[in-house]
Amino acid sequence: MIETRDLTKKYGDLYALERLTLKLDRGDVYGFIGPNGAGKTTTMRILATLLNPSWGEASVCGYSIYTGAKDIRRAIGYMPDFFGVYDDMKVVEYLEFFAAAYRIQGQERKKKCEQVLELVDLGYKRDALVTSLSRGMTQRLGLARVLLHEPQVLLLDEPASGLDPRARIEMRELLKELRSMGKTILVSSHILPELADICNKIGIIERGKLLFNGDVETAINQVRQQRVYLVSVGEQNASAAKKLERFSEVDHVELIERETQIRVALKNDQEDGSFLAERLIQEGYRLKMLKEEEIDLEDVFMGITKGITN
Ligand SMILES: Nc1ncnc2c1ncn2[C@@H]1O[C@H](COP(=O)(O)OP(=O)(O)OP(=O)(O)O)[C@@H](O)[C@H]1O
Repeated sequence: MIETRDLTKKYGDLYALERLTLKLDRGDVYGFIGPNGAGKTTTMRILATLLNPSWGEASVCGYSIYTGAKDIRRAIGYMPDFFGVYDDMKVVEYLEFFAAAYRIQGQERKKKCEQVLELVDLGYKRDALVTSLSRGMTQRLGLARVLLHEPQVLLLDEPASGLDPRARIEMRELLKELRSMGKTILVSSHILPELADICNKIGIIERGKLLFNGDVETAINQVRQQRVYLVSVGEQNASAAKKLERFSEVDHVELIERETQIRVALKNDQEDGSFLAERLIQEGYRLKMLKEEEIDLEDVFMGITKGITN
């Protein structure tokens, strides 16, 4: 559905995008993650045929960005990170205006506008002025606008930026709904946790270069050098911690949460900590808890990027 090869954009000496190669199949939801200035908007604008690359290949829905711009524009819905809304226009008029631009006529136009309004949960605001909407509502209206012509592919540039926590959750739910409709979605964000549970693939980009391309699980494993487990044997945690320190597979041990848990980091070559249960029981302890410590997705992001922006 979307394919790029060695896609590059230079501004003078600066590589806004350097040899980007990625592929999205039908139904993929690809999280494009990177700090400010990483090249996300540049990529989206090239794919939307609004910006020419310096070199490299890209195609959307089988059409080349060089020869099939018209077809691409018909096939995609592109929501930029910033878009203007017009003064003195009601929500429904705003959508009708764009529906007309997409040449959706007569009754079909009315029907389509109502449909997308319902989808983004703005039906109750249909007669409100667009300028009176909150940021979250404006973003949802922006999304409604790019859904009018029923595109198969959506390019969404930071749809949740500037939203409060509730509006972020609403936006995430909306993206899940679009995913279940089978849309192919490229969605950017500078926050990994925000996208982790809705995307089946992610790309981490920094200074124009794709540093990681794969699924969330693989990203976590790439960053996690050590497996860490949380263990409890109740009252006897202190003595168990001392025993654990002597296991050859264990790198280091720490008593945490006022000694109610033991944090056990395994040596780098150890993939699985389930042996801890068996061994502690053999040592005569009654095991109350054993679980792998969850890795913070922010840490994954920080681990893959170096925190340098252009
Ligand atoms: N028209 C331009 N002229 C010169 N440099 C530009 C131009 N447009 C973008 N850049 C530079 O290209 C780099 C990538 O910018 P881009 O907007 O793609 O980043 P981004 O990942 O979308 O960041 P943000 O999250 O801030 O939108 C930045 O260093 C930016 O300053």
